[in-house]
Amino acid sequence: MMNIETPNLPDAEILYFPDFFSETEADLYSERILKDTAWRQDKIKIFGKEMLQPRLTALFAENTKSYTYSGLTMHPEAFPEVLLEIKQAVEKVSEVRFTACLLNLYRNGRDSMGWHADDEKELGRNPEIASVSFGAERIFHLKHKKKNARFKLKLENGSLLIMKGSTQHFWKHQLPKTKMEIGHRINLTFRKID
Ligand SMILES: O=C(O)CCC(=O)C(=O)O
Ligand SMILES: [Fe+2]
Repeated sequence: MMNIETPNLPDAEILYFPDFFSETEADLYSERILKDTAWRQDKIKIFGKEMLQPRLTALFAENTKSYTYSGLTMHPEAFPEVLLEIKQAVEKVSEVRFTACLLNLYRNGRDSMGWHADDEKELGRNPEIASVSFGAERIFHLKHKKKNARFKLKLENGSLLIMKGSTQHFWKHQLPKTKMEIGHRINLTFRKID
């Protein structure tokens, strides 16, 4: 039986599968994705100042529709075999079929992602987002937009985190920097983009 944790948070629906993939599977996937992906580092504007994103990314999708987030428009490439394999495994526990996957590569503890909600209108109302983690463990933070509620979750190698229901409407999340000397982490977020 697969382990599953369901943190009981107000206005959120979150499922966490700590060992969705075995360590062996996770290490193999991680290596393949790391070397076969054309990673890019885009510029973003923060308070009018141009900066490089503090991580590398890549976007894959079933169609060629562009995807805009944080003022950055990305044009997807076709899904490679390895991502289709992972997508299929994830869709056995998700309620939706995903059309796109955003990859994030956090090279070390200095790479990060700031507070945001995945609430772009292309994702529709109450989007389901499935997030797979490979490599170094990082702490994922959630905070309620209106209530005084916060939650932290360690995202382990081979784990799957599903956020659905009203989660994006009521909560923000981030992946903060850490001072720990750690290696890279690859994150895959599967989305349904209309
Ligand atoms: O790296 C993570 O776990 C978070 C990624 C994320 O929030 C996103 O891609 O929208
Ligand atoms: Fe996100």
